[in-house]
This record gives sequence, C-alpha cells and structure tokens, in this order.
Amino acid sequence: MSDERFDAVILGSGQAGVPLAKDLAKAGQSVAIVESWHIGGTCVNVGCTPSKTLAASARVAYLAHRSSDFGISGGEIHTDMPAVIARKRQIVEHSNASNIKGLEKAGATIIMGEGGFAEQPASAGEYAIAVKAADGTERRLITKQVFLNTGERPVVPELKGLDNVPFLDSTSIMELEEVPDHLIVLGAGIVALEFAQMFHRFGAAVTVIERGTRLLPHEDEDICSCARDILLEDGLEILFETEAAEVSGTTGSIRLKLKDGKELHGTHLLVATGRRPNVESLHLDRVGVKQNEHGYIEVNDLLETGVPGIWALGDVKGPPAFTHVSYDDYRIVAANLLHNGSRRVSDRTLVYTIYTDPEIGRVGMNEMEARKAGKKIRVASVPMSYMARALEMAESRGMLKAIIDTETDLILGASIVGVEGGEVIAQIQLAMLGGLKYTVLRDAVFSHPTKSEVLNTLFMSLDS
Ligand SMILES: Cc1cc2nc3c(=O)[nH]c(=O)nc-3n(C[C@H](O)[C@H](O)[C@H](O)COP(=O)(O)OP(=O)(O)OC[C@H]3O[C@@H](n4cnc5c(N)ncnc54)[C@H](O)[C@@H]3O)c2cc1C
Ligand SMILES: NC(=O)c1ccc[n+]([C@@H]2O[C@H](COP(=O)([O-])OP(=O)(O)OC[C@H]3O[C@@H](n4cnc5c(N)ncnc54)[C@H](O)[C@@H]3O)[C@@H](O)[C@H]2O)c1
Repeated sequence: MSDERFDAVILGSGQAGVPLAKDLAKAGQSVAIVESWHIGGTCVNVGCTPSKTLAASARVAYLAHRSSDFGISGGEIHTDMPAVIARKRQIVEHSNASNIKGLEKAGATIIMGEGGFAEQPASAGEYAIAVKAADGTERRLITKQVFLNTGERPVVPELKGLDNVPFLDSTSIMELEEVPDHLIVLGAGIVALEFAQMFHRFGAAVTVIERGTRLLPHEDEDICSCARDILLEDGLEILFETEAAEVSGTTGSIRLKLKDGKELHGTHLLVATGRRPNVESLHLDRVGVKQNEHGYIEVNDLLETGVPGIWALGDVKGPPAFTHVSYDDYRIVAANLLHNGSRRVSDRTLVYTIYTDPEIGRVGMNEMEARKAGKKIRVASVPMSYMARALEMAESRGMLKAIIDTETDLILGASIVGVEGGEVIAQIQLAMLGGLKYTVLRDAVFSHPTKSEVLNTLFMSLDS
C-alpha cells in the first residue's frame, strides 16, 4: 500500500467537513474528505432534512384533520406512508447529490471508508490516516492538517431485553412504511418529541416515557409546561417520572415493563435517549488528542485540539449539537486559516428551534440561565393569543418570553412556543446581533398582520 499525500484530510462529511473541503480545495490545497456512510452526514441524510420533510407531511395531516375549524369540509383522511417516505427520500437524495457534486466541482477527493489515525505513524509533523473501505480495501493518507467532523450516533441504552427487540432509532423510524398502531417512545428529548408528535399526526397512538418530572430540561419551566400542555392536548400520552426496566416482544407486540411494576403494550418502540460521539474508530490516543469524560473531543475557542495541525468541528466536539453550529465551526476554521481571521466560538450567540408544531424557538439566555448568571433582569411574557395573525390562522397556542438586562435595556435572550416560533425568534436574534435595545422592537413599525408584529406587544408588556 503506497502513501497518498494531501495538504488536508477531513474525516467525516458533516455540516462542517463538506464546506471546509470545498474552501480548502478552492484555495489550491489538495484535500481528501473521508466518509464512512453517506456524504453530507447526519443532517442531510438522517437528521434535519428527512425529519423536517416528514414533519411537513405530518402538518398537512394535522391541518386536514382540523379543516372544519376553518369552515372547510373534506372526506376521510388517510396517511399513505409509502408516499410520505418516497417524498422524503427524493428530497434527501437531491441534497446528498448536491453535496457530492459540490465537492467534486471544488476539486476535493472523496474517499468512502472509515478513517482513523494509523497504527504506523508518519514522520514528525505529519499524520498518517488509515482508511478502510466497506469492501475491506485499505488506503494510507499522509497530511499535515487533519479536521475531525465525525458527528454523533444514537445511544443504545442499557435496558434488559433490548438486544432481542427490533426497536427503532431516529434513522430507521424515517424508513417505516407503515403507521404504527401504538408507538412507545423512550426518552423525551428533542428527537423524541419531534417524532412523537409527527407519528401521532400520521395516525399512531403515542406514549412517551420520561424519567424526569418535565420535558426539555434546558428550557424555562413555563416554556416546558406550555409545550407539554400542547402535546397533551393533541392526544399524546406522556408519562413523567417513569423508567423502563425491561422490554420484550417483536414488531407489532412490544411489552415494556416499568420500574414501578406496571407494563405498557405497544406495536413499535422508538429509542430516543440521546446521541454519542463517533470517536472509537479515530484512534485519538495514537496522536494524543484529548476527550472529555463523555468522549467528546476537547477543543479551544479556535476549535484546535491542542495537538498541532488537528482540529475538531461539529457534534463530535460536544454540545450544542446543531447543524448551524457545525456550519459555523467551519466558518470559524476557514476564516482563521484561509483569510487571516480571528473568529472564535465564544463570539457565537446560541440559537435553535425545536420543530414540534408549534415550534419552540430559542435565542441567547433564558430566565433560568440569566438568574443563575446573577444578571439583573426584567422578563417580558405574553401568550400567543396576543398575536393577531395567530388568531386568524387558528394557531394561537403558545407563549413568547424575552429577557432584558435591567441596566442596559439590551435583550439577553428569548424563547417562543408558537406558530413559526423559529422565524420570529430570528427577528429578536437580529436585534441582539445589532446591539439594539428592546425599546427599538417595542416601537418598530411592522406590517400588519405579520407574526413579527407581536414583538411590539411583547416588549410593550414590560412597560404597561
Ligand atoms: C433526527 C435528527 C434531526 C435533527 N434535526 C435537526 C434540525 O432540525 N436542526 C439542527 O440544527 N440540527 C438537527 N439535528 C442535529 C444535526 O443533524 C447535527 O447537529 C449536524 O448534522 C451536525 O453534524 P456534524 O457536522 O457534527 O456531523 P454529522 O452530520 O453527524 O456527520 C458526520 C459524518 O461523519 C461520518 N463518520 C463518522 N465516523 C467516521 C470515520 N471514522 N471516518 C469517516 N467518516 C466518519 C458519519 O458517517 C457522518 O456522515 C438533528 C439530528 C437528528 C438525529
Ligand atoms: N430541531 C433540532 O435542531 C434538533 C432535532 C433533533 C436533534 N437535535 C440535536 O440532537 C441532539 C440529541 O437529541 P436527542 O433527543 O437524541 O437527545 P437529548 O439528549 O436531547 O434527549 C435524550 C432524552 O433521553 C432521556 N433518556 C436518556 N437515557 C434514558 C433512558 N435510559 N431511559 C429513558 N430516557 C432516557 C433523557 O432524559 C432525555 O429526555 C439534541 O440535543 C440536539 O442538539 C436537534
């Protein structure tokens, strides 16, 4: 096996790896991007793109069921799951193909296989990467720059009997060509809630099992209760302070014994108990790259691992695990390496959207975090029913909340449970990025009746 030399090797073609490979290649570097599964990584193939495509179908089913609320009568509503899955596959295939085309056009070399630091090291100042393809063939790449973007995969929890039960995870549930009669969902994080609501809308009875007393522990209590009440109102069953002890059965007949001795029966089981980093195949110990106690790769504010010439980007370096965070990791590394920049992770404002319906949008600090940080704050909060457009659309469930610094009047953060909450939160984010006081949004003239118009009302509530 002869050595192949590259200026840069990227392991994993996630949300950071693909654009970084393109930029490095366009800058004249020879770049190899190594991928063990599918180009584009989780988001494109088994994450955001397919799940939001399916959620769009689920929302149509939801609105169809509610058509009489709008004075429209229709016939019987049926979920054609093979057609729903076919639509999803088409959109995923398109995104996957564009990723490949983009890499090829930029001149990056795509190598399909599992990559990791080789047992036999390269000479000083260089790294040897061993790549094993699915057919068993091996290649050895030599480089001075390695970018680790290998992401995460679903956790399989320790649960008696799980080895013998055909359970679903976030990937396999998106290939299900039937609507389960009764889906049991283990875990109540973001993945769990998005799929639970989606499959309920497709027609399944759904039971969510949560160990704790509330959903989404990173959100404020009132935001969580608001989201919980909406899901309960829609007909999902959520069992709090409930732990699974043992599972048995097969698809169509799953039995879940709980620690309190009760038993649950369902037809399908979705395990959504979190994700863990893809690090085992990297053999990080061979080059001295450090990991934290959860296995995530440790990096500094510039995404450097501490070993010269090795960076880590995206989910593999630990939470927050979002596509836009990974993409911004790419921008930080590219700006600093190729454009003499000085971008840092700590300059980034956290923003994300949980795609339940209504969405849960979040930017910056919430009340819990601001109080913990000892900030002097004022809290603005209004129900979604104050939004004229939401009433007109019969989508008035939810609430808006913003946290203001008492001393400066600057907005520290906001949370929204509500129709297009992710979009409305982006308006607040822009104000925060621009360093605007809350009074600017309070007094701004928005078109009537847009959803953003409610920002007048939200911030007026502080002074009324
Ligand atoms: C169901 C689901 C829905 C989601 N929805 C959203 C959403 O709506 N919005 C959002 O912001 N985020 C969402 N996420 C999270 C988002 O997908 C990730 O945060 C994002 O993909 C981060 O990607 P990454 O760049 O870290 O790597 P990934 O996209 O995970 O890519 C890593 C790639 O590395 C490959 N790999 C692993 N080990 C090796 C190796 N040794 N050699 C070669 N290749 C390797 C993997 O096969 C994978 O393709 C969702 C996740 C899931 C599971
Ligand atoms: N809309 C989005 O942006 C989006 C969508 C999906 C995923 N993601 C990203 O992916 C990450 C992972 O999401 P996730 O939902 O897989 O993980 P998570 O860590 O958010 O949630 C895991 C859940 O499983 C529960 N749990 C853990 N072990 C358990 C056990 N043994 N039995 C029962 N419950 C158990 C936890 O209490 C928690 O409720 C998210 O944090 C997010 O960063 C983002």
